[in-house]
Formats: sequence, C-alpha cells, structure tokens
Amino acid sequence: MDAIRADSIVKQFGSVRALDGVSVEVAAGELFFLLGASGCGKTTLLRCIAGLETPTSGSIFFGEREVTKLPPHKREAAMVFQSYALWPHLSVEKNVAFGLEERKIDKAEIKQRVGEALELVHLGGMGERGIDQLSGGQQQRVALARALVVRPKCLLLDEPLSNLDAKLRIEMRREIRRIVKEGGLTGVYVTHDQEEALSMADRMAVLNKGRIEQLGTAEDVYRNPHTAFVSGFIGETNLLKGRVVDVRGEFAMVETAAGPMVGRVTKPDWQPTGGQEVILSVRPEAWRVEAEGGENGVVGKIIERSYLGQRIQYVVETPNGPQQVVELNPLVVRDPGETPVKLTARHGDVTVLQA
Ligand SMILES: Nc1ncnc2c1ncn2[C@@H]1O[C@H](COP(=O)(O)OP(=O)(O)OP(=O)(O)O)[C@@H](O)[C@H]1O
Repeated sequence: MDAIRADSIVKQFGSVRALDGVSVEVAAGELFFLLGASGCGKTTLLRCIAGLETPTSGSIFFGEREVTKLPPHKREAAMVFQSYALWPHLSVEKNVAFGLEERKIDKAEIKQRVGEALELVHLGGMGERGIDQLSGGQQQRVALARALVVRPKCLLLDEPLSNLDAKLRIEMRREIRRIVKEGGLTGVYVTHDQEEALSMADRMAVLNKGRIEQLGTAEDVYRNPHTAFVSGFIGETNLLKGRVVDVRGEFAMVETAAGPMVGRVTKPDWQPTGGQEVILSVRPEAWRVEAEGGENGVVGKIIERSYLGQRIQYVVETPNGPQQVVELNPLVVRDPGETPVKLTARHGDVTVLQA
C-alpha cells in the first residue's frame, strides 16, 4: 500500500475549471471517499490520481514517488468503473487474467494470481463460468478481481455499485471494504451516494464546484458540518436564517424569526460577530417535540406525520419555515392539527454556519 498525495491540483477543460486547487492526503491503507453532487469534479480527481487525466497544474505522489506524468500502468494503481467492461464471451478466469496476459507473465504465475484474486473476492471455484452465468453482484466481483490481479497498491473505484439493485449494493459495500482492508490496499472511492460514503469511509472529502469543502471522518463531517452545503449534502438538515446577537466561545446566540436560539460554531477558521447574518442547521433527529415550554426552540404546528414503526417523521410549520423532524422510538404519537408544539434542540446540536 502507498499513501496518495494530491497537491494543488487544477484541471481545466476548455473554459470549465473541473478542479480548482485541490489538495488531499490519503493515508496508506485508508479507504477514502470523494463525495459530491454531479459535476463537482470527483471523477476528474480520481482520473488524475489514476493517470487517465493529466492535471493542468499541481502534483500527485504515491508514497514518496511523484507520478503526475506517469502513465496508469506505471502507478501500481488499479481502477474499477461503474460499467464492469467484462468480456461476455470469455470465462471468469480469462476475464481476470486478461491484464496479466498483456503483461507477458508466465502461465503458472497467471494461474496462481488469478486464483488468489478470485479467492479474495469470494469467487473461488467459479473460474470456468461464463460471465453471462453470473449475477450482477458476481460480475462486480469479477471486475474487482481483474483490478486486484495486477497486485496494485492502490484501488481506485468510480461509482462501482451504481448498476446493482439496492440490496446487493448494501452487501457489496461491506465486501469492498473487506477487500480493500484484507488486500492491504489504499482505496479511493468516488460516489454521489452519501449513505455509501457514511457507511464505508475511513475519511471523506466533500467536493463542491471543483474544491474540497470539508474533509474528515464520517462522524465528524455529519456532526460538525462547516458549511450549509455540507450539512445539506451529508444527511438531511433544516436550515434556519438568523442574525447573531452574542458570541461566547464556541457558542453563538442567534435571533431567528421564531425567537433566539443558541448554537455551536463548527468551522475552525471562522468566528461570527454580533449583527452578522448566519444560518443555523438542525438535523431532523436533533429536534425534540414537546407539548409546550422547553428551551432553545421554536413553536409550530404539526402539518404532516408519517408513522414508520421505530420512528416517526413530522413536518412542523414554524415562523422559520417547515421543519423536518424525526423521532426515534417515540413514546407519544402526536396528531397533525391546530395544537401548537415546541421543537427544541440542545445547544450542541444546533450548528451556526456562515450565510
Ligand atoms: N473530458 C472532458 N471535457 C470537458 N469537460 C469535462 C471533461 N470531463 C469532465 N468535464 C467537466 O468537468 C466538470 C467535472 O466533471 P466530473 O466528471 O469530474 O464531475 P463528477 O463530480 O464526477 O460528476 P458525475 O457524478 O456526474 O460523474 C464537469 O463540469 C464536466 O462537464
């Protein structure tokens, strides 16, 4: 395994700046996610790491070795794509061996390496099968084995699960993580699916318009979003407008349309000042629904309710706009209607963000 470092990467396609000075370090053995909406530049960054694109400026290192201008096959990185690009008329074994035969490796070694790769993806004994005799999940495993057979140090994955149905996708999440860890690989994984990233990543970078907006562990990014974009992109959130009244350490008191609320400032290099317009972010599960009273909250009326067994979702109309609320293991099921409710949140669960 190799650490991967991208240093101030800019990639310009004509007038489009796909990457606008991206720097990121992926530790050896880490499974790292590049996450963001369509067009944010995540695939371009992965392709620069793979050697399929050359950055307009900036450098890429694998370990101590600069690889910015090296062709893909000299980087000891293998890539897995959304479309598996398997040869339908060849057997599993032949598909996996394809890359090695091109490299003129001798037959006995090819057989051994193919066997190892198939074992790692749990397809041992299926080498003779035709590709058309495999399920979608098994075909994805063949594509993984074909990447692993060249014994890469880094595995680069571009939306590898998009073609699978929901159940298989969840099963393969665990499998890909296992394969990266058991194979002793450094993994970089591109997806726009935040749940995939939250459930699999050691760390992730959220990209927006060619820049990294935030970088951290899943828990850190979810609990401490630095921007309104990140808080809305990773998980669900309610955004409330307000103006700062007072700042005490990491907490700020903010006047909103429904009264004052205290929240926590999460962006390390930013401190709000009195009078400044800000945005508060409150996760649906951070709101508690109370009959009345309660501190740090807003009064509203329940206008929608979905009962989902272990949780209830409400939409509550408030002077700050409709709030999405999720109550886990609810003790009381409340009816939509005229009776006002109070939504409250702990100070630490309200995030104060730059407007
Ligand atoms: N070869 C290319 N030529 C011109 N423009 C390109 C090329 N590749 C990417 N772009 C542009 O660069 C920007 C970033 O594209 P990229 O594919 O990296 O985004 P992405 O975040 O991976 O999106 P998606 O999830 O839709 O694949 C987009 O505006 C895209 O249109």
